[in-house]
Amino acid sequence: MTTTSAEKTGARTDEAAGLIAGARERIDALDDRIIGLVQERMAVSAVIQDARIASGGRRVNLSREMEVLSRYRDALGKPGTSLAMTLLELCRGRI
Ligand SMILES: O=C(O)C(=O)C[C@]1(C(=O)O)C=C[C@@H](O)C=C1
Repeated sequence: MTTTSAEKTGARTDEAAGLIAGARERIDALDDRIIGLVQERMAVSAVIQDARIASGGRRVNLSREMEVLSRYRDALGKPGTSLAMTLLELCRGRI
């Protein structure tokens, strides 16, 4: 097995190194899609916030944020809540 494969993947066999390299390509592709979806979410969220502010309302709507947090917690457990909080911060800034 080449030193480079071992260093890059942490694997101890060529078979494992090949599997890891392939799976990492899939993860990179998934991460690209996730980042794209987050950016799309930010744009849609901005449309909502701008409309609410233009109508005289506030940027933040806490009852809706509770629904978003619950959805992520129900699907992903406690770390889902943290993920949703990070998404909300990306979408409406810090409060
Ligand atoms: O759904 C809304 O009313 C939004 O403004 C979108 C959004 C979100 O990104 O999910 C952003 C800010 C609000 O505090 C609540 C939710």
